[in-house]
Amino acid sequence: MSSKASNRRGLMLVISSPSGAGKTTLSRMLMERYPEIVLSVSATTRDPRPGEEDGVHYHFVDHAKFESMIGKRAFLEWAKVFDHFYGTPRDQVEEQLAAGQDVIFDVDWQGADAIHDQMPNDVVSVFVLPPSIEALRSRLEQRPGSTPEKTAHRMAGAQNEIRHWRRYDYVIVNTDVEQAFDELERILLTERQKRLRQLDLEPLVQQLLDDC
Ligand SMILES: Nc1ncnc2c1ncn2[C@@H]1O[C@H](COP(=O)(O)OP(=O)(O)OP(=O)(O)O)[C@@H](O)[C@H]1O
Ligand SMILES: Nc1nc2c(ncn2[C@@H]2O[C@H](COP(=O)(O)O)[C@@H](O)[C@H]2O)c(=O)[nH]1
Repeated sequence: MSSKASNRRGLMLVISSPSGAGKTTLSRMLMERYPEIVLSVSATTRDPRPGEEDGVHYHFVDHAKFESMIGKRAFLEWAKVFDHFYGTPRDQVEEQLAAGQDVIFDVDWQGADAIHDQMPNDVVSVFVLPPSIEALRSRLEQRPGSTPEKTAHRMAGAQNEIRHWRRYDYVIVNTDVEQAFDELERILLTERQKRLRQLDLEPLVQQLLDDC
């Protein structure tokens, strides 16, 4: 399948959901199928979960470092989510897009809004819904490192996140993960074909017109 292409501008695939609905799982499945896609690795002040690696899942930093990054304008956006700070690094994004690289952003609705405001033509936004609140709770309970308190805290924020679903270009209901992945893959492939992203169409069309 067509991948990183110098003749195509990359897209910013911004994925949000209530915590535990499965956006990280779906993002990772997409990157396994399309290894050329890169994940924007956020900085966060929260502690790593079991199995999470610094620099891979997040850049785990303390408050002082996070504040100094804000001061240096290192973030495209940052927000407080569930009592912790999260920020999307600004560096490299423009170069990646110009080089035809698609970038995934796993951010909450505040991050999605802020990224869209700054780069509206590059953003493709996807909201992932759970099939039910029971399913959401059960997914949070089963996640490594979960505690009843953490699950309750995340569940308390679900309503506020779900309320923003209408701001997104696409919505996926993640009932069966394979089916949800198929839907996400179709969105990616369709969006890659958008006229504005195909940078070599103008010369091709001009050539076709000249040769008519
Ligand atoms: N369709 C599904 N059916 C059952 N379990 C699922 C499904 N999709 C994801 N999960 C599981 O649900 C848990 C939460 O998924 P994940 O971490 O991807 O959620 P998230 O939306 O990224 O959460 P957060 O916002 O907190 O990062 C994981 O253990 C994952 O394996
Ligand atoms: N606005 C931003 N939100 C972010 C960023 N990185 C992650 N997130 C969101 O935070 C919550 C919680 O994530 P978790 O890994 O602690 O479960 C989730 O909604 C993420 O999408 C970011 O850089 N900016």
